[in-house]
Amino acid sequence: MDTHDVSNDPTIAQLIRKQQQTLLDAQFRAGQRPSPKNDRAATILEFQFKVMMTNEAIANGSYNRHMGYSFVPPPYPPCVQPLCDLSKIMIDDLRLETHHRGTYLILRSVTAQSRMTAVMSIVEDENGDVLLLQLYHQDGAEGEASEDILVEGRALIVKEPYLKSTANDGYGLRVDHPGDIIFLPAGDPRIPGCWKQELQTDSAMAWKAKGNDFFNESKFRSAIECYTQALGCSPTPEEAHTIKLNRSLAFLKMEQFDAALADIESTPTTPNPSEKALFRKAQALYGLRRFRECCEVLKVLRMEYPQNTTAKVELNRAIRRLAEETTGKYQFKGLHAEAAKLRPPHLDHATYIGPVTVKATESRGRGLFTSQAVKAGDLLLCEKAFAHAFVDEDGSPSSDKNTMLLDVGGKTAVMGGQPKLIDMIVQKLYRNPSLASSITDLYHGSYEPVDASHVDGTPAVDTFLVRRIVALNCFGCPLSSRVGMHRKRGKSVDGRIQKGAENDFFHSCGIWSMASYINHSCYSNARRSFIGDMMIVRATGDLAADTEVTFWYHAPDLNGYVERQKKFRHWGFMCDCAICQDDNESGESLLAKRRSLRDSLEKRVRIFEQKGTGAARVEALLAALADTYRRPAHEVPRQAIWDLQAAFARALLLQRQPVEAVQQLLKALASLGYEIEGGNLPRVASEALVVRRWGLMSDNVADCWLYLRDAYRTVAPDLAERAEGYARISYRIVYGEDETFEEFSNL
Ligand SMILES: C[S@@+](CC[C@H](N)C(=O)[O-])C[C@H]1O[C@@H](n2cnc3c(N)ncnc32)[C@H](O)[C@@H]1O
Repeated sequence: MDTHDVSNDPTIAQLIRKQQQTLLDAQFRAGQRPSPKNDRAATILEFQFKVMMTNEAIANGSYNRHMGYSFVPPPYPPCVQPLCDLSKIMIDDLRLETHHRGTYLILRSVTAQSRMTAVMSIVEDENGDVLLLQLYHQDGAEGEASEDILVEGRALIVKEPYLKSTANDGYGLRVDHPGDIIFLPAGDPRIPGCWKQELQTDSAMAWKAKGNDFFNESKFRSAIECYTQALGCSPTPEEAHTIKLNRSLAFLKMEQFDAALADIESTPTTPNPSEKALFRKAQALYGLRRFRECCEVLKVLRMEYPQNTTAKVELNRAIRRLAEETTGKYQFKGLHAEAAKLRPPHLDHATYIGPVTVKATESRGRGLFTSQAVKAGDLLLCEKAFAHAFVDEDGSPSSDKNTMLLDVGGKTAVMGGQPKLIDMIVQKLYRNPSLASSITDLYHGSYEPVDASHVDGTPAVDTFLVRRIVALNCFGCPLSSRVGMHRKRGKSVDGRIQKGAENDFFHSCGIWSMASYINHSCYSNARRSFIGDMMIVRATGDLAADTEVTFWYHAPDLNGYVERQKKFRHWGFMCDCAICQDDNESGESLLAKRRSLRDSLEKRVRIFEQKGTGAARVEALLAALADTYRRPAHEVPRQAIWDLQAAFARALLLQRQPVEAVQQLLKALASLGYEIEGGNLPRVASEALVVRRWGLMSDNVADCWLYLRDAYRTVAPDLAERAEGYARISYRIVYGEDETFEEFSNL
């Protein structure tokens, strides 16, 4: 939704075909014994040169992990067998394009790592045979790349290894699922004898000290390993308590909130939980967004340790989150300020789920429904992204804006942050299995996930399931919808009303779990907007209880039925809303006539704007255009007319014809399906201006209401305030909030 989809670009389509051929060619090699191009020494040397080049790129700022293309290989499931049921093989047993099911390899890294789309190094087995190892989806959080994963000398197990052809007739082990790899800490009994090193660190406290050193260098993975080693060296209960507390802090740094919580909850609490334990528990609960429990823990901490001033700050913060979660009340100006300042714009706010619930629909799977009647502008959701990949739109050539995720099987290509988003989600699920269902329950088409949540004590995260879920549920998003609006305005030549402004796409993207249950309709009854990584969904009209909430995946355009349906092919449905049905029934010749009349009208409106002449011709063309619609506007909004009526009205207003402007503006809103009472002139004193029925909420409806306000100010001043009130509601719907409405209305 609103992502930069380049699948239909002819060059990309050619690239997809080329890659399909490469995959087919590779299939012919399936089962063949690989023939190494180089001997061991040359393989290592060649790779070390690559590492050097990457380091240089990092140093000169041109480095981007996902630079260029990220190809999605054909999906394969993660290993769901415990290690004890697998049999050991050697590199020499591997065959090309083969998943070696039921087996595992023990390897050791013999080079430093290179970090591109995958984390890579050259690994050896006990026979000294070497091979390229590529680990995908290893980085979860921004800036985490500071710690190497495949350090030289590191031993690991690859479960059910998959030997894949690479470019230039090469090959390497490809690991897509994080659970398919087991890193072996020094001293692990599974490490072959010939690789065993003399361990200087053998007491619990020595391991703990080593862990602390790593922690102080921000090497949190290594610190966790050392603390784990320490716990295996029979520490005293007091020592174990301290080690677990230290490990919980390292887990917090790695955003492994489940593990941090488990460590704290397994430490003795007698006579009372320690100050640190309470504080870390609260941090873990906050990270898991369990704000109510977090508040409870912080209250205990405040009571037991009243001198802890940080706890007071943290409690207030958690209380604010809880209030947002339960009331849906946000300081939106504050959210804007955070989004402007933070990079990435990941805001510290809670999710509010309003009066909506997920239910089965008749024919579109599950959908989101109102659980009570709501009014136009009411908040349905204000949701924090589960994961959000920010791409700076004004960024450097190495920005993620220039990266592409190419799914050869699905024949799709998307530019922007999706490769990063997939990594973030895979790692977040791997590190916090308690959060899994909020992603894995989302729509994933016909993809069949494995039936296992954990193997060998680690979560079985299926990367290909995550990819599929991202493909079908991901939203492209601006830094904020309001910033997007200012950008468009800056470029606008026609003042407020512009055409086609709704067809934007974005390179930043994210997953919002609850919003993902909303189905598409071109004639939708809700709109989404963004501030940083918060998505705001509001009703665009008054909705009865138990109404299915819909918004558009692609804003409806004037390109006709067939072209529009092509945009939904990716999600595997055809839209059957009133707009689509009518376009389909109208037929291409009527739609072509409509487009041609619209072109003529556009020119005439422009002449009228510039010279103030030809109003009658504009009116005649408007009438002819209206004749191309067969159903009333409240059933099928007249998108081809409304914006030009509004532009005409604006020109009338500028030419001091407010009465005519009012007429045209009311007609423009009626064209979108609005039913408005009490707005006509001459004014009937007892009638109030009321919207009886809301129409399609196009981007510029708030502008239309503001023109109406301006026109009323001279001819019916008592209506101006109501018109501005409707402008405010429309603004709130389109931009998510109305705290910044004054800036907009005075533009
Ligand atoms: C983001 S999910 C929406 C929630 C989904 N219906 C579910 O069951 O979880 C997108 C999928 O919903 C279905 N869908 C969305 N809008 C639809 C529509 N207007 N008509 C039919 N199916 C639709 C399609 O299967 C689409 O791939």
